[in-house]
Amino acid sequence: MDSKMLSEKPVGVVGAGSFGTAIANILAEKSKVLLYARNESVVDHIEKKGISSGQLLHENVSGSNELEEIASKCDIIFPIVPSSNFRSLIKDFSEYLHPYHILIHGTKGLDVSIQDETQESTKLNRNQVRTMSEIIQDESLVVRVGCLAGPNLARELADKQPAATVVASHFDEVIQAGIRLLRNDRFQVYGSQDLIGVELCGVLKNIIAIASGALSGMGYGENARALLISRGMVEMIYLGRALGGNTEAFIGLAGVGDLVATCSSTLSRNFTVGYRLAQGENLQQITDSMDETAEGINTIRIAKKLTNFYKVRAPILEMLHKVLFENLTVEEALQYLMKYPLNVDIDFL
Ligand SMILES: NC(=O)C1=CN([C@@H]2O[C@H](COP(=O)(O)OP(=O)(O)OC[C@H]3O[C@@H](n4cnc5c(N)ncnc54)[C@H](OP(=O)(O)O)[C@@H]3O)[C@@H](O)[C@H]2O)C=CC1
Ligand SMILES: O=C(CO)COP(=O)(O)O
Repeated sequence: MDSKMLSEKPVGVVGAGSFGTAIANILAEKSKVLLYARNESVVDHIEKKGISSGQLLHENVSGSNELEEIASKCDIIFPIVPSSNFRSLIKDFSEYLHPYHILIHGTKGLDVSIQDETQESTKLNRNQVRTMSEIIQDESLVVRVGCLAGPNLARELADKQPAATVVASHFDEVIQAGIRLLRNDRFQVYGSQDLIGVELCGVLKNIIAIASGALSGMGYGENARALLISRGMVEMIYLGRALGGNTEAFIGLAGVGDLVATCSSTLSRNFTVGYRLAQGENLQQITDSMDETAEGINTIRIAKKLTNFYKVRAPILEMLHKVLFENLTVEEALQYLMKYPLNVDIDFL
């Protein structure tokens, strides 16, 4: 099929936040797109004003408030909602989903399947923590799942700046569908078979992005950021491998690529959380005043328990956990990290 031709069936996007909207617009360059929002007034806004999450929509995008409509009209669907709502969304969606559907999610968070997980004493292991592709498989009949991850700050995509992403799946046809639907002259799409590794890259880099924002909030410069990014990547690799990912994913576009983008941009919500913490606000003040999702906060809680369980050394994560949840100051955390006894640079290959 000519890459400029419209696909016959519309493509579904579920979640009309910043990233869901940006992806809907990219998809709309080649296909009709049905963009699902749970709130009728948002769909009304999409239909009447052609705007979603502050982004002007391509003429090929229409709104829908019906999951049944999305499932019946679209074979390929991109669920892009925060991880905190992902399982309940897929549960609601599952009665309409069939094995012929392909789902490629864009969510960068984790789900915990036990009830009292927020308790400090609760232990977590890999079986109790699910990635979004695992949730789709747990809760629906869909087999062909994939994810979309990479340095994809929604605002930059919306501004039509050049970028690239990774579509990961165990199924080659899912990767090929992602490439066919998303790729255009300014958006490159790479494929990977390491679904779990690529999902974990998108999840774990948010931890380091919060730390990077904190360094900037303290007024520190690029030497400090480079130190954080490189040591942060080592922590991501250790934890990522303990959870089932391969090292290669972390040194690719979805790993170091997204890590650099998110750690360097004030457009990142996670970076912004760290910045504001370093400027003296507490976590409650920050989350109360943020409209959008900073997945890294919840990920830090979950990842800390996983590093305890798997005995993974992750000093940056440990210090961030203390800053977010135990009132350690950013300055104190930094002092601790600078005294941390390490002397081997690369010990993960
Ligand atoms: N923004 C970015 O630059 C990027 C974000 N991501 C990831 O994408 C995911 C979504 O983030 P983003 O798009 O920024 O979202 P936002 O933080 O902008 O907003 C969340 C959106 O999800 C919608 N939503 C929540 N629950 C449901 C549900 N059950 N059904 C339908 N819609 C729902 C909300 O709708 P409502 O208005 O009704 O609450 C809202 O539109 C996150 O995991 C994020 O990490 C990935 C790459 C880039
Ligand atoms: O994942 C992102 C860019 O790739 C977006 O990061 P934030 O969620 O921190 O805004």
